[in-house]
Amino acid sequence: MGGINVRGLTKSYRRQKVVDDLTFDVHPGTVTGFLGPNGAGKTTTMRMLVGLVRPDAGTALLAGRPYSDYPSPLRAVGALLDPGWVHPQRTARAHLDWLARSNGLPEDRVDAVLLMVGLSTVGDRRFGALSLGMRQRLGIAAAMLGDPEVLVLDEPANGLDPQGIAWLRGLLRDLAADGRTVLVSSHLLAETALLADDLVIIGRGRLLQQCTTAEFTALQQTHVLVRAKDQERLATVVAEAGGTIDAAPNPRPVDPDIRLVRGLSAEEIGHAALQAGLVLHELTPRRRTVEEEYLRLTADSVEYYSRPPAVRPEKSPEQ
Ligand SMILES: Nc1ncnc2c1ncn2[C@@H]1O[C@H](COP(=O)(O)OP(=O)(O)OP(=O)(O)O)[C@@H](O)[C@H]1O
Repeated sequence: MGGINVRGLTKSYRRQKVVDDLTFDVHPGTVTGFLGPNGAGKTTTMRMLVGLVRPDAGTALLAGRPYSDYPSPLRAVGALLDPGWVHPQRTARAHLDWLARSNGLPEDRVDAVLLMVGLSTVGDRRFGALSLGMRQRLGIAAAMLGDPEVLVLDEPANGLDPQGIAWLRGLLRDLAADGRTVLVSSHLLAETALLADDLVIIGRGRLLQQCTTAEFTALQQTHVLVRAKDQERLATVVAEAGGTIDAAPNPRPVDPDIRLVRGLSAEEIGHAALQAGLVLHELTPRRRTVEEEYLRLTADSVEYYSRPPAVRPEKSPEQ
């Protein structure tokens, strides 16, 4: 069995579960985005995948075996976890040479991976003189050194400029097109939705959702913003027509007459209101954006925020 198969992975620190009975699959030939707010447990999970953290319970198979079963793991699994400490005086090339030698990998891989990540011309620059984006590329080069079938990359887009992110997207797509398994963590949905085929979304160490990016995008819910002075009548009209009024806080707190209605189209609400003689002052269909859907999904998992996530201003007409 290829890919990554995670079953019941669990880890506690100081009796607090930071990864809690996590089960998911990452398929070969796809890029899978591993999403969750800060502190959700993404890094801890990835560290367990590659044997840097010992799970309290559960298993993780990479291309059919636990990481520890590989005699030469870099040939099977490439990982980018924290930027990795490199001596600041050591050049990018010397760092990769050392990694190749100490892991019994052919030294011609060094030039190949430097070329792959666009660092050929700065291979002789000292690590201390590399920009954050270049260090990130060097980390990806190191992950690719053993030409692995499985890639586990923790926040690889960190520190990359927009061109760098576009490059990363192309690289990951190419690696997946070769049939490799690519797991990429991020806390940014928009960035991940652009490069991932599948999504695994976690919060407080638990699986919130596993689906394709296309399925997640299709989850956008339609609702209708309705403004009416007579809120009681509005509630009756909506209920009788088979809709519901969203219990969520008023999307425009300054306007007490606004409600979000689900389950009915703007036309149906307008028609029902006319029949009941109810005057409406506004009727605006709107979609929850994918970003809003992600914020809603992860809202209970956010560790720290000083106030509830802001509801974006309404856009009219429909976005
Ligand atoms: N070695 C450790 N000792 C104690 N607590 C830890 C340790 N490593 C992680 N944690 C805690 O586990 C939780 C999950 O951390 P983790 O770094 O896995 O989350 P994350 O999803 O990668 O977050 P971020 O997006 O901020 O990097 C956090 O509350 C963190 O403080």
